Amino acid sequence: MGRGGNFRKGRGGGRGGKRNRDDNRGGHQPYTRYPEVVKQNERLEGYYNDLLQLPEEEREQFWAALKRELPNSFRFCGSKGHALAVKNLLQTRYIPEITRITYDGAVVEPPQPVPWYPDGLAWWMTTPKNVIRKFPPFSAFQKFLVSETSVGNISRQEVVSMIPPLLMDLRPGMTVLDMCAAPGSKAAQLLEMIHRGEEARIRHVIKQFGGSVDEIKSADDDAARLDADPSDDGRATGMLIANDADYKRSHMLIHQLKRLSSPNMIVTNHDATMYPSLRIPNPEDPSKPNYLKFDRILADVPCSGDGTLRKNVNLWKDWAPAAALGLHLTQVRILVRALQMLKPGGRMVYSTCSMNPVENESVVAAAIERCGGPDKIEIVDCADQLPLLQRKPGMRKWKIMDKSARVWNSWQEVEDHAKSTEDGITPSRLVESMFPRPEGSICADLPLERCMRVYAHQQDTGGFFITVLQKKAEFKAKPEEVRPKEKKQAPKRPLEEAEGTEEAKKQKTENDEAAKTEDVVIEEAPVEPAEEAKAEEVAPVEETPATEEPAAKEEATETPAETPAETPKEAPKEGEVQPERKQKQQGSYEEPFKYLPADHEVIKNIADFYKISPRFPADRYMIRNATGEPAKAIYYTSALVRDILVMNEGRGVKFIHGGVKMYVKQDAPSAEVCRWRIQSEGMPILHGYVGAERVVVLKKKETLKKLLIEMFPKIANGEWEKLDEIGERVRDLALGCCVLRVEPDGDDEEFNEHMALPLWKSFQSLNLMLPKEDRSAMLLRIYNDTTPLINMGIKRDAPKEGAEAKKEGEEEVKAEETETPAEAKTDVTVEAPAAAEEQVKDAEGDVSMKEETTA
Ligand SMILES: C[S@@+](CC[C@H](N)C(=O)[O-])C[C@H]1O[C@@H](n2cnc3c(N)ncnc32)[C@H](O)[C@@H]1O
Repeated sequence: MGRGGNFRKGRGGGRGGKRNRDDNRGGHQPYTRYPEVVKQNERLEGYYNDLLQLPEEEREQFWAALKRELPNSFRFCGSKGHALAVKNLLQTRYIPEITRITYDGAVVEPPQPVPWYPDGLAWWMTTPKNVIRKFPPFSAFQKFLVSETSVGNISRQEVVSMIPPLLMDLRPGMTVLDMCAAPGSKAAQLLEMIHRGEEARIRHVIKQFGGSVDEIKSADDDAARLDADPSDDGRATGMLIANDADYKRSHMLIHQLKRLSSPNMIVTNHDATMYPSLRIPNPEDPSKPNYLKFDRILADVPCSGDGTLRKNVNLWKDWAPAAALGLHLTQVRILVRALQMLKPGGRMVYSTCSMNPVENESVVAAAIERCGGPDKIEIVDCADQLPLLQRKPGMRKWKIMDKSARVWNSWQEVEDHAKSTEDGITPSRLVESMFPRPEGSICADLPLERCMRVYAHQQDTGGFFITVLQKKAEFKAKPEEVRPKEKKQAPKRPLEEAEGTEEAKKQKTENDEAAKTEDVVIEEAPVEPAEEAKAEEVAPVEETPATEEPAAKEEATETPAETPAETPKEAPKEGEVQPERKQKQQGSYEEPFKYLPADHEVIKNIADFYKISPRFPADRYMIRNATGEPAKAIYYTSALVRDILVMNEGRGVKFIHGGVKMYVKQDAPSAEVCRWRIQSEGMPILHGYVGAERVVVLKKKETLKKLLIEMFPKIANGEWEKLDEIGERVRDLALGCCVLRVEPDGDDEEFNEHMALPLWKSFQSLNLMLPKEDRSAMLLRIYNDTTPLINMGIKRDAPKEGAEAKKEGEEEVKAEETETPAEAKTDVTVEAPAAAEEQVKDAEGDVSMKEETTA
């Protein structure tokens, strides 16, 4: 079972607890400084003691856990086989090393698998992060963590945050929406699930049609069977739309998700309460679009975040009841909108990192009520899911603490109080939907105990709330209840505001059409919350600076109560998008997504050069510029992503990311050489379809090592012989980009990963077109080697081949920046141009041989 009591007893106090913080730290003091925050808050403690009614001993454990620092946790990600291979390294290489370390007079406890996470792919450890970072004996482990995180094989994610995706029963082929997705740790889990088994399926199909790839045995047997997602030759057909209302945070999301190189993903930037309906093709009548409904939705909503007290220690001083009260209405609106967009039979998860029922059970009950009650929406019983996850049932009765810390038992009590006052006004911020449903209402007997509450003391985690909902049938959502005072302030509906404009007229016609043709019933417009509530919806707790670069090296930060999106106005009707507003944030201009015709000259030229099989779809190539002509990069998307980007163009939908960069333009040494080289992100998708003429197969571990360490190894003047098994093949290969297909010969169990990497052949040398961090991560992972990379192009070329090296340097890869400014910021810089540049400089005599380090 979990790490709760046992290990801590054994260790006499455990990590991060009071003992660790206050005890004499001997020689290691510099590694363990903690901010002095007084971990007390009378109202917080009073409210939860009263609400949870835990037995005394458990109550003490509850508060003690909330006062301790949280364990570090991480998850192995990517395809399951790959994730298991990286996990294996942790177990065989690093854990034995860690168990030899002593710290603070005790043997360090090594990372342990999270007991309830499938396949042992999530881990946690009690050693504080700053000790791992700075205490020298941990350095190899720290390098492993950093390097695998930077290339996307490890995700530093809080343990409780891993729960929601696991309860979604997500299968390949499904369409999924993550409504409040930034910084993206859960979205990454969802995307991995969409791609489960894909690589094995594709290889199987290619093999059937006589392709030259080796089949692989997938760890994911069910998903790897072709019938798991058969309709596109085994390619994943599902889709994730990851959305966040905050523009800057949505770029964190892009950064996080881009590492998964998925053509099946779109990032949008909308207020989830008004998420637009998206058009999709209607095979029966192409002139009338259908509207997308999702198989799965995650609403991991903004919340007051008191479940994160262990991580966000300032909450101890900042906690106030108004934060949760101020978010209730937004949360209900997000959940109602989610349920509207779900397919009948579809499933969704509502989650928060708050323990407050006003953000949890009351939101679930209020949304179900607005959506027609338990006949339409079922709370799914998950008792048999994740059996090793300890949890408490959701509450059926609860009390609400108002802004002034007065606690109310029922709405009736609030109304009675209002009647007894002179002005008859209810205490600010309280609304009926916050309270348990009264006897006789359709939701009075909702099985709210099926909601799941996870408390810090149960398995040494953060606090979390999760509910799984299933939509049983379409419904017409009831309008939000409006108090008379607010009715007067109800804003004009967005379409009225824009009335008279061409766009508004067009949209109105379209909405009317959509309403006629769709059997989906449309929600009435909710109204704005009271002005006062709006003002106070702003988070009372510190927010992570939105400009901060996210999760590549550090755990992605989930901030509680992030800046609420623009105040919700109205959920859109089917077919409706809010009238396009001027983008508020600077730099938020997005380049359009334009698809290239399959018979475009560039696409034909690429297909011809790489001898791409006609089985690979040529009608999903996209570029990001208004001219519609490929200039720098060509992206690839799945068919559904293409349909959505194309059919919703010009409708004001804020798409901000989609597609995997597949080809990048560069200068080429001769007219016969294709100017579009394959980008490493695109390789896993494309390589199986590339003709044997442009493939080099590598089987030996040592040959790959040479290519990883040496940048620009020479091949001219007989030096190709030094490239062992691939020497002759590269000697005979025509110039330009090709696929290096790594198909291990099976002699070495540590070298069994199949890969496809872009390789560039020029007159003089060869080069793997990989970012430096990828090279270094592979060297560490496969060879446990931290040898600095060596640029072979520098020293040896300089004296005798100056002019030629300069030319080659110019011809070598000039990696393009991505086309959108936002992407350019986070994109991995391909290492070759720098090397090429150095070649040039070296040839001119202004730099000497320089070794790159892997630090
Ligand atoms: C709890 S965080 C989500 C964490 C995320 N699911 C993850 O796993 O990394 C809530 C997110 O909701 C976003 N948000 C706040 N109000 C929103 C709204 N009205 N619509 C959509 N997103 C919103 C915030 O910007 C924040 O990124």
